Amino acid sequence: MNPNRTVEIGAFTGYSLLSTALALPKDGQVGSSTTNKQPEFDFAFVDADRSIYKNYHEQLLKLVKIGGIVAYDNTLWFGFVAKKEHEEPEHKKNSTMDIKEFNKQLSSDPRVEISQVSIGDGVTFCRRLY
Ligand SMILES: C[S@@+](CC[C@H](N)C(=O)[O-])C[C@H]1O[C@@H](n2cnc3c(N)ncnc32)[C@H](O)[C@@H]1O
Repeated sequence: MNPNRTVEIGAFTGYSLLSTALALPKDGQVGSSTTNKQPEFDFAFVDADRSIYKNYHEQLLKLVKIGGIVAYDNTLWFGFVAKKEHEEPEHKKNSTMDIKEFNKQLSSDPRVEISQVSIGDGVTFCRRLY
């Protein structure tokens, strides 16, 4: 996809931000949610507040160009999205519900083509179609 302009929501240590930056061309630009005011991006990586992933999604579909990618981290949520309710610890339950709901929303969103990859804690790539 040859990304040039990217943004990350939830940069924290900058580890994943740096990984993205290393994949950019020399004139590429990368920013975090707090630093970047560019109007259009080729790629966005979201690793922040899971309870509002749906809000990030709506905003990023306006900011990422058609054909661009939005990647969401933690969409398998330690595998709890596929487990029975009694199998998960109490402190994970709210996030499990949030992620399950978000995954359902993405799977029926006609504006994106999605691919969920089972690396790490699960990453879902969404390509904006229109
Ligand atoms: C799991 S960490 C991200 C780790 C990061 N990808 C890295 O490589 O270090 C989540 C980050 O999201 C931030 N965060 C939480 N809620 C947020 C929000 N509503 N808006 C923006 N960032 C948020 C947290 O402060 C934290 O820095």
